[in-house]
Amino acid sequence: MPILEITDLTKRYGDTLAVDGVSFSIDEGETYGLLGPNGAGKTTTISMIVGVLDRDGGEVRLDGRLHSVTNAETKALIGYVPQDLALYQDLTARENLRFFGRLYGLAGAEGTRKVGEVLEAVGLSDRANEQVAKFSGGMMRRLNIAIGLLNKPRLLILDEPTAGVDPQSRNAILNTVQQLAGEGVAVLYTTHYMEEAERLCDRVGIVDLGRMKAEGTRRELVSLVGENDRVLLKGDGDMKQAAAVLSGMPDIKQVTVDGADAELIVTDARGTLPGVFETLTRAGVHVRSVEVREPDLEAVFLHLTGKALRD
Ligand SMILES: Nc1ncnc2c1ncn2[C@@H]1O[C@H](COP(=O)(O)OP(=O)(O)OP(=O)(O)O)[C@@H](O)[C@H]1O
Repeated sequence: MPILEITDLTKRYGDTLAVDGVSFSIDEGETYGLLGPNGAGKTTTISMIVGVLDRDGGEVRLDGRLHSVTNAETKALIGYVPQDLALYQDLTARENLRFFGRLYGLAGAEGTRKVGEVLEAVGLSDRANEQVAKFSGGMMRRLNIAIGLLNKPRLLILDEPTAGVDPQSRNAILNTVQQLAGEGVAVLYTTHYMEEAERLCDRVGIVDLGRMKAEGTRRELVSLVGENDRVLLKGDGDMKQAAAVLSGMPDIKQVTVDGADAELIVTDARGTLPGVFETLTRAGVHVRSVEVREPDLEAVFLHLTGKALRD
C-alpha cells in the first residue's frame, strides 16, 4: 500500500517547466531515490509534496488521502528535512528538539521521551547537551533529521541530507535511514551520491529537465538501458582457444583475450558464470581469478541524461 502517491505534478516558473507531469509512489518501508542533475526539479517536486510550494497541476495523496497544506491529517504523516539547516545555534541539541517538539504539541514526559528517542536515532545522545554552534556540519544535519522525526512520520523526505558532511556523520545518516525504513517508514531521498542511492534505495527515479526519464530497481534500470555486465577473468592455459568456445555461448556478446586475461561482455553475469567455468575447465583452463562488474546507476544515469550526476 503506497504511503505517498503523486500524479502528474507540475510547476511552471515563467517559461520554465520546472516539474513536468511527474508521477511516482512510495510504499511503506520503501526507500525511493530521486536522482537528477542540478536544476532537474527535485527540490521543486519535494516542495510541492510537502506543501511549501503551490503546484500548478497534479495530485498528492498520503496514505490514500488527498493532501494539501490545509489538511492537518495528511501533513502530520510527513517528516521533512530540507537542504538548509533550521537550527538555533545558541541552544543545545536537546533544547532545539524541545522547542520544535512543542510546535508539534510534544511536551512533558512524552516530549522528553520523544526527544531522547530521536537523539538516539541519529546517534547524538552523547552530545545532546552541547550548544549547536559547536557542532560539525554533519552533526547539525543529523540534528535537522532528528527534528524531522519528532512527529513520528510515516513518510520521511530528505533533500540531499549528506551534502558536504564528514564521513562519520554520513555513515550515521545512512544507518538512520536504513533503520527507519526497516521500521516501516517510507523514505523519499535525493542525493548527488550514486553509491548512496545504490546502498539505500529500493527504487530510483531519474529526473531531468522536470521530467521522469525512468524509474525502477537498479536491475530494472540497468536492463532498460541495455547496459551489459563485464566479467574479467585470469586463467592458466590456452585462453585463446577457450575464448573461441566462449564466444559461441548464447549470453556472451563479446570476448577479448590478452595473454592470461579475458574480458567477457555478458547480459547476466551471475547466470552465465557457471557455464563459463564449465567451458573453461573443459578447455583445460584453470581460472585464477574472476571479477564481475555490473553496470551501476552512474552508467544508467549517464545513458539517460547524458550528464554525470555530480558536476
Ligand atoms: N523560485 C524560482 N524561480 C524561478 N525558477 C526557479 C525557482 N526555483 C527553481 N527554479 C528553476 O526550476 C528548475 C528546477 O529547480 P530545482 O531547484 O527544483 O532543481 P533540483 O533538481 O532540486 O536541483 P539541485 O540538484 O541543484 O538542487 C531549475 O531550472 C531552476 O532554475
